[in-house]
Amino acid sequence: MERTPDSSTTDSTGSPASETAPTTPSEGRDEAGVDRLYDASADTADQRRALVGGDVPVAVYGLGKMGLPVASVLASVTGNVVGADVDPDVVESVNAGESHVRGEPGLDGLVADRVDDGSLRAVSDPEVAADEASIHVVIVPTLLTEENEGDLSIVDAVVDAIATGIDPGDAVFVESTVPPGTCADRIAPRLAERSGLDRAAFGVAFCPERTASGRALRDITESYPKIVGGVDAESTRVADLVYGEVTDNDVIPVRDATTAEATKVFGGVYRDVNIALANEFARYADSMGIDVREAIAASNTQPYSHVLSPGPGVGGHCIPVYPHFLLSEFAVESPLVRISRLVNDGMPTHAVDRLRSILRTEADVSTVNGPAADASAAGEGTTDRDPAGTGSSESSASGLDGVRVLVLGVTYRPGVNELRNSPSYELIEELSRGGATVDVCDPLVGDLTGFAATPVSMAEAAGSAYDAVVAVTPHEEFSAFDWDALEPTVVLDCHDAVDLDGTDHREYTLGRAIALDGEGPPAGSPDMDR
Ligand SMILES: NC(=O)C1=CN([C@@H]2O[C@H](COP(=O)(O)OP(=O)(O)OC[C@H]3O[C@@H](n4cnc5c(N)ncnc54)[C@H](O)[C@@H]3O)[C@@H](O)[C@H]2O)C=CC1
Ligand SMILES: CC(=O)N[C@@H]1[C@@H](OP(=O)(O)OP(=O)(O)OC[C@H]2O[C@@H](n3ccc(=O)[nH]c3=O)[C@H](O)[C@@H]2O)O[C@H](C(=O)O)[C@@H](O)[C@@H]1O
Repeated sequence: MERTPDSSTTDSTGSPASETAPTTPSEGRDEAGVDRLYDASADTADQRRALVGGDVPVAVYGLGKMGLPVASVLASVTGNVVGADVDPDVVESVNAGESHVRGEPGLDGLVADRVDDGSLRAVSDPEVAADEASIHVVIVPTLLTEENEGDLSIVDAVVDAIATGIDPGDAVFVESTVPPGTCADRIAPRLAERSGLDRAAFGVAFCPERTASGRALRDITESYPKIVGGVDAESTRVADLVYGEVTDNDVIPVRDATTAEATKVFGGVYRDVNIALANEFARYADSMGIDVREAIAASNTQPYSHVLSPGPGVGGHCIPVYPHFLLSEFAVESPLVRISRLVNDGMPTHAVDRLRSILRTEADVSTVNGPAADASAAGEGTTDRDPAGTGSSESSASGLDGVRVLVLGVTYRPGVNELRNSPSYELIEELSRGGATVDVCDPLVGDLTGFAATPVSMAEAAGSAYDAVVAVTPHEEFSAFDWDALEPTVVLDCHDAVDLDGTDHREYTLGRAIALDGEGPPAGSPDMDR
């Protein structure tokens, strides 16, 4: 299906990209003439030679935090990748040899090198990429609707674009996390129906991206075995062949695409449930007067204990999303998965309730000098406002009137500039609902106006005075925060990650009822599991 070059194939100066950006498929096709891989009769060695020889054009749809690293690695392997992204700024930056993704070791150089040597280029029209490629890698966002059902509209749009250019012998590898059954029951039929091709003419496989931001290149090329599962055996074989060239680790073909999809979703749901358990242990620890992280670290010294770390909630577009790919898609009673979501979603409110208790304790200690009020006074049991019994039985209309609070860090986890589903939104809203005046500081985020708080820089914050500081996301950058300049205050360090040794601040965390007067967390507290 030929297409005339469109405006999307122009570079940032507007001249046709072909004049400035790298050209498309390399010259001198392999003598076997292989340029597509979904063909059970082909010689695998010929196919491998064609793949690494640049004769099998690859398209990657989505050049975001994960897509750009994936496209760059595939460009190193195949020498022939066109990335498609609907964000023109992304396309422009990639074609300029720049990575718009921050905090990924090695990615800046890899993008520059691959664009420079012509093995990677970007276009803004996915149909242009679909027309050129015979391997199609889909790694665009999969989201949730307001009703917490899977929103695959972006994947559908990419699939429809691929359908305009797919040819017999092509293969589609889905890396976006999707509800189990999506490749077999939604994507493959949709491709056949919209392209007019026979279902058996092309391959579809689910090849989950089990990669974390901040270590993407390492995870893609070596950290873990690559799972692949096709809608048929030939799709699995082709995925095995391609990813066998991408990773130095093993490739594990599983029975089918649905198994591969379930593998990914189960891994994420396991993590959400495990974090919910850690969050509940934190509540027990507050009541027991122990440090939960010390107990968890000690428990995890046995090989079958892998308790994760408590925190102020679970954010990002992965872990809080994947459980709903089970809950909303399958008529299966699953109370553990459901209640774990409620527990984790209740943590921002629980953190604010803990702050109320701490401030009460501090007031009692500082005024009557009597026994500190029970710092674990956060309510117990379930109430209509607190269906999961997350201990947030306090009214949200009280307890913080006139209290000045600084929130440090709002992204969903340290080092990643991603706000989707971040617990800081609910936590800041709960503080404001309680009557607090909130300042917010996050050096990774350029625009903090989406929060019910006043944005401040680290320097402005350190020069102010607060009744409390809530450390939500412990970015590396906060090691430069001038705690000595800040008036001594109460610090609720939600991940127990802030080092206040030698300061006069009174540090608390979730899961440790006692204040540390600058003593820092007890020895042996684990780093948050990564
Ligand atoms: N972020 C992570 O840690 C991981 C994410 N994943 C999966 O990968 C998916 C993508 O994740 P990220 O790269 O972090 O998302 P992202 O939000 O950083 O990037 C998504 C990119 O897709 C582009 N896009 C949106 N609609 C498009 C379309 N119709 N055609 C082409 N491009 C389009 C956007 O402009 C953006 O550049 C996630 O939804 C998840 O399922 C898997 C493993 C790790
Ligand atoms: C099973 C698994 O470990 N999945 C990883 C996860 O990475 P992600 O970037 O979402 O970060 P994460 O470390 O899971 O954190 C998610 C959220 O959970 C919180 N969190 C995490 C670990 C913990 O012990 N306690 C805790 O409260 C974090 O603060 C964050 O708000 O999801 C990624 C994904 O699937 O997108 C996946 O590739 C990563 O390997």
